[in-house]
Amino acid sequence: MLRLRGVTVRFGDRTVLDAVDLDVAGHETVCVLGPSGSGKSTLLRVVAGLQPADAGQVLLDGEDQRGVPVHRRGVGLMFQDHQLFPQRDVAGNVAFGLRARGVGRASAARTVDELLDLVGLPGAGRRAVAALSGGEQQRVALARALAPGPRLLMLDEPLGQLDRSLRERLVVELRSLFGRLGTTVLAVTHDQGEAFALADRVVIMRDGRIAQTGTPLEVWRRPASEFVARFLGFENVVRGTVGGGVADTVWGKVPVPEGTAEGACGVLVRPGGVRFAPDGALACEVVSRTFRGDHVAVRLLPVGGGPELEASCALGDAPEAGVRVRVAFAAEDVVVLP
Ligand SMILES: Nc1ncnc2c1ncn2[C@@H]1O[C@H](COP(=O)(O)OP(=O)(O)OP(=O)(O)O)[C@@H](O)[C@H]1O
Repeated sequence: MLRLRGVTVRFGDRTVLDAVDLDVAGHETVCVLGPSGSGKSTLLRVVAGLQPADAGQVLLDGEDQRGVPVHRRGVGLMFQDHQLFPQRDVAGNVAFGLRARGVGRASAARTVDELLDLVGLPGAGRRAVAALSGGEQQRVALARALAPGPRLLMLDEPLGQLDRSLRERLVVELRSLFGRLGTTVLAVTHDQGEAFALADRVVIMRDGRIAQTGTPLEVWRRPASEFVARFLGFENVVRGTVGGGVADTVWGKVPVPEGTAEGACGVLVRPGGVRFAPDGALACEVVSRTFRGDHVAVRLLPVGGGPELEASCALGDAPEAGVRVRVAFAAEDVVVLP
C-alpha cells in the first residue's frame, strides 16, 4: 500500500532521512519509534506531502506521489496537538473534511454520528470542543481524521499529551478500532509501550535510518544491535568474545545460544536471565531494589569490577541493598548482538 524507496531528506548539510526503504501493507499498523531527532516526524511529513524528499520515491498503491499535493494523497493526518477548531462544535470538527470534499449536509451528519459512536462519544456532536477532556478531544481528532475514509491514516504522537492510564486504555481501543475498520496506519511515537501495544510491526529509527523492523515480539526478543537493545531499555549489555558455547565478558563467562558464531560480539542478558544462585560464578553487591508493580528490579554491582547489571525478581524474593549475592546467567535470556 505504501512503499518508500531510498527516501532522503536533507536540511542544509544534515541528512535527516538517509535512503529509507519501508513498506506498509494494506490493513497493517506500523509504528515508527526512535529517539528525539531520529527523523520520525520527517518521515510522516514526506509521506503526507508536507515535506519534499531530496531523493527517493513515495508510492501509494503503486503510484509515485511526487508532485501530488497533500489533499490529493488520500491520507488522514492526526498530529500531537490535534488542533481542533475551537469555534466549531464536535460535529463541526468531525464533518470538516467531509464538507470540504463536497459531501452533502445530511450524508455528512450521518457519517459524523457513526464516527462518534465508533470512537466512544455517541451523541456528543453538539458539545463544545473546549468543554471536552484531553482524551475526548483526542477521540474527536481521530474521528475527524477518519471521516474522509483515508486509505492511509497517519498519527504523530497520537496520545502524546495524555496521562498514562488514559493512554493505556486508548491504545487498546485504537488497536481494536483499526482492526474492525481495516484501516492502514502509520504512526510515530517515542513511547515504546504505546508502539508495542498498537503495532503489528515496529520500525526503530536511528539518525535517519532504520535500525530494525519486526513484530513487537521479534524486536523485543532479538534486538538487532546494542543501540536497539539500549533504546528498548535493556541495560545489561557488555562486550564479549564467543568461544566454546560461552562468551567471555567482564562479568565472567556468559552462556550463549547454541550455534552462535565465535568471535567478538555484544552480549545482552535480559534482567530475567540474571538469577540469584548460591553457586553462581559472579559475586555482586546489591545496590538498590525498585518496586515495579509485578516484579522488583535489583541493581547489582559486580564485586570484581565491570558495569552494574539489573536482575528482575519476584516480589517477595528481592535481596536488600548492601547484601552480597552470587548470580548465574540463564542462556535463554542471553542475546548475542553484532
Ligand atoms: N524544517 C526543518 N529545518 C531544519 N531542520 C529540521 C526541520 N525539520 C526537522 N529538522 C531536524 O531534523 C531532525 C529530525 O527531526 P524530526 O522532527 O523528524 O525528528 P523526530 O524523530 O520526529 O523527533 P521528535 O521525537 O523530537 O519529534 C531534527 O534534528 C530536527 O531538528
